[in-house]
Amino acid sequence: MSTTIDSKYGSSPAEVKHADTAQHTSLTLVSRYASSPTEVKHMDTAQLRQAFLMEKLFEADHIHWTHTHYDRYLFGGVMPVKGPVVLETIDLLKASYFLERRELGMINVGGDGWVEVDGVKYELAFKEALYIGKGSKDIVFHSKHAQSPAKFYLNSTPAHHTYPTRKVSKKEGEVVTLGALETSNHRTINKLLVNSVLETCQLQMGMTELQPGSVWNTMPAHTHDRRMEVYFYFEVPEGQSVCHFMGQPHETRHIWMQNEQAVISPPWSVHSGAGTSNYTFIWGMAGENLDYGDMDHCKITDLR
Ligand SMILES: O=C(O)C(=O)C[C@H](O)C(=O)CO
Ligand SMILES: [Zn+2]
Repeated sequence: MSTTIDSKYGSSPAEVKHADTAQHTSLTLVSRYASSPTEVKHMDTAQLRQAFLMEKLFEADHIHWTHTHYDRYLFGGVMPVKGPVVLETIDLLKASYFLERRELGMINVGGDGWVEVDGVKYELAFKEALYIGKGSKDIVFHSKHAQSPAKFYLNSTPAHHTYPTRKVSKKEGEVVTLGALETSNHRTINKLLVNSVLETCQLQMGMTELQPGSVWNTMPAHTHDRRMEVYFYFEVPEGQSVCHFMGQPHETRHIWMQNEQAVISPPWSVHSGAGTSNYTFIWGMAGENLDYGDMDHCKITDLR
């Protein structure tokens, strides 16, 4: 076993103590406390990045997890290279197996791979999603080719009920096209693991693809006090970046993000970005309801 605990800003070493000798999977677990708008107002760039940004999600044969204190959302990444990687429980959960009281969603952002769920094989190609219901015990991640490994971006939330495990490809999702090239926000929203497609307890995940020439996501911006959200940016071309906006609509901050990085959005915060090129991102949410459209929109000219 190799477990690394990051106890930087937002965590206390005692809280993340993790000494489960039964584990075999190499993993990193970081905790991020919930921050209030008042606290965030006083953060400098480094503090803001430390509290909300996750810079590294993929490392060969290793699982990177972040546990946020917003709705106990867990997000991370796994990239099997030398061999399969087993999803083992983490001490933090106080559960005998990972999905004892949780559900799990994932989208593959790498090469072809598959996930074994209690002996059943689910093949996942690039941009395909898988939902795994509460109670599944043995979960193993595989890549088809070590030279182009699968990269499973993972999101997990507490769950009270078991809903069926199901793979969802882009064509099985609900597709919505929004924005226009004239306003630099022409994009395709692929709702994959959402309640119009399948049943979940509280997890919702999907993927938004910006059209060439468009750079703005989620503009007009919104908040949803009933749900938190995590954005994971990918397909950001070499040498390009995405500037992610967060904060209350009248008190915004920005975080510069690189390819394959994730950012936490508190329920009280806008979450929107502008890239120096087009790009794709995965959104994942949890909280009070499963209504994707339950958003409080902000007037563009009211943003500060
Ligand atoms: O580009 C967008 O607009 C989005 O993708 C919005 C996200 O899906 C979202 O924030 C859902 O609450
Ligand atoms: Zn949102």
